Amino acid sequence: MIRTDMELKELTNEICEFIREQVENANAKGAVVGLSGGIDSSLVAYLLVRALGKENVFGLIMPEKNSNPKDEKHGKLVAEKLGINYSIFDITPVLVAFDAGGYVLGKEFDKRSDGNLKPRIRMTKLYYEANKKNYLVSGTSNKSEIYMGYGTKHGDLGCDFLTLGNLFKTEVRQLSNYLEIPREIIEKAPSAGLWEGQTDEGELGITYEKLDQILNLMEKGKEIEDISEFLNVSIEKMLEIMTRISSNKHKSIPIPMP
Ligand SMILES: Nc1ncnc2c1ncn2[C@@H]1O[C@H](COP(=O)(O)OP(=O)(O)OC[C@H]2O[C@@H]([n+]3cccc(C(=O)O)c3)[C@H](O)[C@@H]2O)[C@@H](O)[C@H]1O
Ligand SMILES: Nc1ncnc2c1ncn2[C@@H]1O[C@H](COP(=O)(O)OP(=O)(O)OP(=O)(O)O)[C@@H](O)[C@H]1O
Ligand SMILES: [Mg+2]
Repeated sequence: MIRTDMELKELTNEICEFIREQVENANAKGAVVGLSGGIDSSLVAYLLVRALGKENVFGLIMPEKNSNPKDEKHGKLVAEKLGINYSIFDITPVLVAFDAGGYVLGKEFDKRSDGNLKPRIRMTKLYYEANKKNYLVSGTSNKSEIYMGYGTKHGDLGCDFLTLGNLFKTEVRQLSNYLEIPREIIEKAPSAGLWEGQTDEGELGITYEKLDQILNLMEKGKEIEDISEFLNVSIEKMLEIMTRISSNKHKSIPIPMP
């Protein structure tokens, strides 16, 4: 999965071509993206600007009262480096209006329902801006997250196209290095920021480095037992990953109809 600079250049061109096609086919004028200050959304912003031009990309920075201020700083850094239009929209009052746990006095925070509410509120704001500007919404999920269902259904997974949908997280890092995204963003631990101390790797129980090796071999049709032995991962862990993949398939397929 390690790519040469030549391959990364080609990959950049392919993704930019894909973005232009999506926007043109929809007769849209540009794209909007939520800027979290993390690596995925930063890379998406860089690619959107390359594909569409800075005047056709809009960034939304949407912190809440418990967000790490560093993330907002990184979101601004990306928007300003790229020279795109952006706005800052604090979602705390919306969480309060939803009577969310942790945001309303006396109501305890529930990781699942209150955590997932945040990406769903952000998605609504992204579509509000997209409607106004005749833009499309670019999602930021990568292939590792999509396999694992590591994203909120109709939240951050709610979008018009997935710019990074064909890249494993480790490839996102390679491409981000190649496109010279600021180091402090690349080196930050990936986090959905849904609660204090949350990290992707902590919640998934595996590093992206290892996960991507597993997923890559699975895509190549290797047997579970062989992957387990080759990568020195227990059969239990392999089964846990397989179960997670199958129980989250509903997030990335068309909605069932009778
Ligand atoms: N088999 C099935 N067929 C059809 N629909 C099914 C279903 N099973 C559940 N559902 C539906 O899906 C819902 C559960 O899915 P969902 O609401 O997404 O919730 P869930 O999968 O429980 O949680 C989302 C996960 O993604 C992580 N996340 C979220 C957002 C951003 C990021 C990030 O990396 O930035 C990570 C988050 O930390 C958490 O681990 C259920 O309430 C139900 O409505
Ligand atoms: N505070 C925020 N402001 C704007 N958008 C946000 C915010 N938090 C999350 N998002 C949106 O939700 C997406 C999913 O978050 P995720 O954490 O997977 O990606 P990331 O933050 O870009 O990268 P990383 O994996 O490094 O944390 C983000 O890419 C971004 O588009
Ligand atoms: Mg993040």
